Amino acid sequence: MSIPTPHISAKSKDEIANTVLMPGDPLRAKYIAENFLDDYKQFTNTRGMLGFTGFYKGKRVSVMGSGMGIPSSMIYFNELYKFYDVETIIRVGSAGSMQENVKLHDIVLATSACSESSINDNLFGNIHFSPTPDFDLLLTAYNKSKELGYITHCGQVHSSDQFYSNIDEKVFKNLQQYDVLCVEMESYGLFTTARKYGKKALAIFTISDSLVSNEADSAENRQNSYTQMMELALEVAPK
Ligand SMILES: O=P(O)(O)O[C@H]1O[C@H](CO)[C@@H](O)[C@H]1O
Ligand SMILES: O=c1cc[nH]c(=O)[nH]1
Repeated sequence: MSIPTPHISAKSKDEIANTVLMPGDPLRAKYIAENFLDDYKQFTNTRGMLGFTGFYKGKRVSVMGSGMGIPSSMIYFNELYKFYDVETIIRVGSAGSMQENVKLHDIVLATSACSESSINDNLFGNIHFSPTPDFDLLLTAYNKSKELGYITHCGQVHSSDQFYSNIDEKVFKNLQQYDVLCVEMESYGLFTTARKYGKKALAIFTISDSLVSNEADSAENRQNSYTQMMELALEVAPK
């Protein structure tokens, strides 16, 4: 395969920075470019999955949507790492809290992801691989988030295959008891893909829903308001 790839229209590797921030929502990517980056240029809009490269405090960084769910997002993770030589992907996502103490708009840093996804079944036989982010990047993000004064939780996240999940009540209670912090839909695929290519990944979340209190943020807020998470990702993005 050569570039441009089937799903990213950048004609040269140079159009994309070494680190790419990736929300599921391409319009959140556009919001980040418009509000945080200087001199940004759009490098792709294939299938409406917008991607931009610009400068944050002089540091070159890209931001691009990943779409929702492991199958969609893994197309972009694979193409960015493998064909565009991207070194680091930082997911900047929304997530649904599964714990009483993880409140709306809190920051969560994933230390690992569990999933019902079968993407790794043929890779590891009967061993249940636990995909994890880059530890140095995680530690840097944790320290930075604390320094910025953000309410920050670190722990395992559930990368669900379904937003409208029919999860069994007992399974949900077990996940809660074993301290899974929140549910989202892509990190299991991101961490796995990063390890495949020997690259770096991190996932930062803003809590947009609570499965405990049944709160849910508006679509407008999910697209345009999770600025603590955006700033944190940009601050720790490697050059
Ligand atoms: O806000 P984003 O990054 O899209 O993340 C979460 O939101 C989407 C569902 O609404 C899924 O992609 C889930 O992982
Ligand atoms: O996957 C997700 C994302 C946000 N909120 C949820 O409840 N689930």
